Amino acid sequence: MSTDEQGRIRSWTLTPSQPRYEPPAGAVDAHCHVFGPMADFPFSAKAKYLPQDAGPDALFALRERLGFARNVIVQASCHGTDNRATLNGIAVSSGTCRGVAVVDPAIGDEELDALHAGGIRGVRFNFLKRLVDDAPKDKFLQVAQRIQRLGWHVVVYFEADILDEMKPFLAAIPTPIVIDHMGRPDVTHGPDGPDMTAFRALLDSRDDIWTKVTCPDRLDPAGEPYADFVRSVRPLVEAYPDRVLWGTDWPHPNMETRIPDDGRLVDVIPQIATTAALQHKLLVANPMRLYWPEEA
Ligand SMILES: O=C(O)/C=C(\CC(=O)C(=O)O)C(=O)O
Repeated sequence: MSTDEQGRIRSWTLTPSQPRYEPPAGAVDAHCHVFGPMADFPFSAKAKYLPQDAGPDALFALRERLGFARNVIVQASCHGTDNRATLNGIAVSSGTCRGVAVVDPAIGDEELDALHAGGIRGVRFNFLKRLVDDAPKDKFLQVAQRIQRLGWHVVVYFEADILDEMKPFLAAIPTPIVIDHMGRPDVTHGPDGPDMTAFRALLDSRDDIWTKVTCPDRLDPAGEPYADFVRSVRPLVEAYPDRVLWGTDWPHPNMETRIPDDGRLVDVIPQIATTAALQHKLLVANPMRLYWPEEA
């Protein structure tokens, strides 16, 4: 773990390895964040972690090393509902980034329009108690209704233990839904374990629920080579090839005690998407449809 003199934490490696796997041309890292820089974009007073700066320059250097062409920047909880750091990352990317915002439910339509002009294509509803103070489902549903006119989707982050209680809420969302990190299943029980089975039932409940097959580092307690993650997630990619997304999750918030090697995370891709066709859907066609539909 690396903490600076201000107590700010670094949860990412400065020396990611070169992956052995080479992503297809135009590959999209569809789940990553930017932190600050704090001098320009201060963190929220309600932030549950205080990270070191991880701005667009560092993100683009990583993307170059890993062989990706585009990023989807997801607003992280440390920036609350102030999306300026995310918008800045998109603005300096020459069209190679789009984003997902976190908004105050009282946000006005003009502000939503401005987010759209700034490259935002979805809103994130975060239900992790260790990250946010409250998650008002009724207000979130109103937001979901109001973003429909923009063609956006909703990104939802929750853990497997509340999947059941999330079902009525998810069923009421009128836009496509993307579930972060598969709703954080216990992958140690394999593809037919209770969490993976329940998650597949959720995917079967609507054909516009997508998911990010991300975060072996968070989900597989055994660590590299993430064998339980691979055996649990590969069948999911094969069963729902048009509804899966992949991302690094850089700069890996809250992973300071188990910082992953981004190169090794990329090397998981061909193990969960085992053919060139599946890899192209996962890394190019699917994220382009959701985030750059005008080019897809
Ligand atoms: O980056 C992620 O997807 C996961 C996070 C952080 C997060 O979501 C946030 O801060 O908004 C986590 O599990 O701590």
